[in-house]
Amino acid sequence: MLNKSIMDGDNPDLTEERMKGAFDTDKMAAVIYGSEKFAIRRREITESISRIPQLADSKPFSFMTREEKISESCRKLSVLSEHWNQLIDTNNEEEALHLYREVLGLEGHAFSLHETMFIPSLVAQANDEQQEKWLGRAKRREIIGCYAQTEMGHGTNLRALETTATYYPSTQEFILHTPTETALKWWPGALGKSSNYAVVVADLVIRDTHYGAHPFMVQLRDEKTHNPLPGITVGDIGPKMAFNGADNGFLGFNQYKLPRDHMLMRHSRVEENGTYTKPPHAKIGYSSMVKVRSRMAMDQGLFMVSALVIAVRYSAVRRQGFLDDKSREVKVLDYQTQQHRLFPSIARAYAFIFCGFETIQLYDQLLIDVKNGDTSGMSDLHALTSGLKSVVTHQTGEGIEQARMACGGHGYSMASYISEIYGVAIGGCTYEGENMVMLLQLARYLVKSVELVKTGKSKELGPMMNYLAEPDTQIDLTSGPEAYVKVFQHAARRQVWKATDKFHQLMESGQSRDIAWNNSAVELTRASRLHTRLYIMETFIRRVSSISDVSIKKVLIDLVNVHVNYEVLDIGTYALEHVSSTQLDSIRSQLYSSLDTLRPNAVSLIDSFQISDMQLRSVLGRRDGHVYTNLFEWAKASPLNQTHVLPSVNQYLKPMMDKAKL
Ligand SMILES: CCCCCCCC/C=C\CCCCCCCCCCCC(=O)SCCNC(=O)CCNC(=O)[C@H](O)C(C)(C)COP(=O)(O)OP(=O)(O)OC[C@H]1O[C@@H](n2cnc3c(N)ncnc32)[C@H](O)[C@@H]1OP(=O)(O)O
Ligand SMILES: Cc1cc2nc3c(=O)[nH]c(=O)nc-3n(C[C@H](O)[C@H](O)[C@H](O)COP(=O)(O)OP(=O)(O)OC[C@H]3O[C@@H](n4cnc5c(N)ncnc54)[C@H](O)[C@@H]3O)c2cc1C
Repeated sequence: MLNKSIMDGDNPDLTEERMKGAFDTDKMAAVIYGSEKFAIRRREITESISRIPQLADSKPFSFMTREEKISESCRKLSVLSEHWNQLIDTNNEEEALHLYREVLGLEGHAFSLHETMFIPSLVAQANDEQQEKWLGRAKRREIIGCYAQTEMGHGTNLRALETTATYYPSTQEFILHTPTETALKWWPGALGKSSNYAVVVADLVIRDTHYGAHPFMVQLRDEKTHNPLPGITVGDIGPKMAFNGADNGFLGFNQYKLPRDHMLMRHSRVEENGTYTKPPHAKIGYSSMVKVRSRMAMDQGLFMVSALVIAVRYSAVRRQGFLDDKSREVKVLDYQTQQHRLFPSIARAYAFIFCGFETIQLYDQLLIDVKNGDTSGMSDLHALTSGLKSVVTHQTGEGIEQARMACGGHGYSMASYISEIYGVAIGGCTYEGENMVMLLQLARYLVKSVELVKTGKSKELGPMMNYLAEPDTQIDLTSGPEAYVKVFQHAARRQVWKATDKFHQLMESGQSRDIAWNNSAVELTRASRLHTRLYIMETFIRRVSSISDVSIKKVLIDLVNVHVNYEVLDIGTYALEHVSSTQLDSIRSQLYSSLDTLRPNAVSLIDSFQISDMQLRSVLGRRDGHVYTNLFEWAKASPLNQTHVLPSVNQYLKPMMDKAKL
């Protein structure tokens, strides 16, 4: 059996799809998750979780109020705490994240920021003594932490953060203070009600000199009573578009005293007498953000996959309309429009995850390098992850929304759960740096790269930038996926040079650097997107080329073909400067035939991600495909259906109707 999801009693339409799969889904899972070992561990963890009934949702999540969701996730966390060591290797971040995803889903919880930013901040920013003091406690979850940087008035522009940490040599203390309402910390996940500690980012002030954003370890609540400590105002910022299982919070300080050794001092220091030592790289304090951004291609890829698992499985059991055979309605997955809606997103999801593995490894290596005093890789990774974060979040949002529409009316129901996935995923367009702003960060790097080429210093170009120095060449589209890479290289190079030239010309015409930059910004963001999409395509092709298993490689090449054809058509206006409209027509035909080729493997491709029903929380996406019976059961579970007549009917509608009858 190649598709390992086949089970007796499943919807026969799904079983039929799984029988068609031409590759082993366990082997594909090993490729997706980077190793057979981790793919097996994922399955083992999922299996072990299923044997602990208290870890299941106590009722359908979509019917819970916000308070119930928060309480439910805390209940599960307390159950988890009894099983942690049996379930996972607690030193393995990927195992921990898998466990969190499986048990707690994606709506957020008390530890949302603890693993993703609080601990990473301590790892990257705290010195050895500080790690000794706090890291173990944090890892053992004796304390709960979050990352409090954004303020009500400033998130993007970190240099304008208003919260101050003023050092007084006489007492060897910092005084943390929130000078205005707009200086309230606003947004940090799990800050409002759950965390008792936070890494707080504040403007360091010593003897009236402002040294800018620095991280501090701050206790917010009493460890015994969980009450806020004197001088601290903290609470929840209220319901959000999604992610409502998390208590994103506000935080204010009223002359709050903090011992000197609570500034995280691995890279910059304040001595007892107030002498300041600056870090080896000005932006080293931003590393927790780079860490999360380096994860985002992977995490967003998985959000998109969740929506696609739902939409593809449902499309295989949903029958509506006819093709040739008029005796039986077709699976909607057979419509070309449905395939065009879903398959390019499957390809992107695979591509994002492959990129994600690369950037996570790059961050881990950078962390080691920085600890050894080498900060030279920081700019490259900052530029790469800034662009990648922006492109993947935007395309993931598009892909999830298409997946929702691909499910018709039922896609709009919370029974599909796609709207929640969408709401959580598109938060990523904003958090960790608003997308436009981060595209402009990459653009700075691209402009500098063109300047290097222009001044004959191409040898100094960073990784992935050499193509900017190469001349345009003839493109032979019959030479395989590499030809499509060439199209992207041509398009990206042209746009990067065009945007840079515009910026330079505006400065030469007398505009200041900042104004010229702003007046070139749309062109610059376009350059960043093309450059990033080129990187994604190259990584995808490189990863697939490295695979040795024949059946896996074959289907992934089919997926690459969908990807490259779709991507080139998607940048048609840029591509037309390098390929003819006749060539674009032929790419279009190739795309349609590549959709056809992929069709028999569609269900197996998404099954290979091995995302459990528990995590999916979707009636439409159930592994067994029994959608309709369960849709009815789900609706019956609605709190509105627990009584025949609602109190509001008796209170308002009935008297109103009765009055109308008089
Ligand atoms: C996401 C993880 C999820 C984990 C999944 C777990 C699975 C569980 C499943 C489901 C759970 C649900 C998932 C949801 C999880 C939600 C988590 C939410 C987490 C969100 C946390 C936050 O948002 S924290 C706050 C983030 N804030 C920002 O990102 C702010 C953005 N702004 C900035 O970063 C900076 O202000 C700026 C970079 C835009 C500008 O900085 P600055 O003004 O100081 O610099 P300049 O623009 O002048 O540039 C000068 C120079 O510096 C270079 N530079 C800037 N930054 C860096 C850097 N980091 N590294 C290296 N170099 C840098 C810049 O390029 C310039 O260089 P030049 O050479 O001069 O050009
Ligand atoms: C779900 C979620 C979770 C979050 N979790 C945390 C957390 O745990 N900790 C934390 O500290 N923060 C957190 N945040 C806050 C988040 O990091 C910020 O909201 C984000 O960095 C964007 O900043 P902003 O809100 O100031 O947006 P703004 O900068 O105000 O953006 C508004 C608009 O202005 C534009 N803009 C701003 N500056 C520029 C510029 N220089 N050039 C061009 N355009 C510009 C933007 O592109 C955007 O269109 C979270 C946010 C969300 C939504």
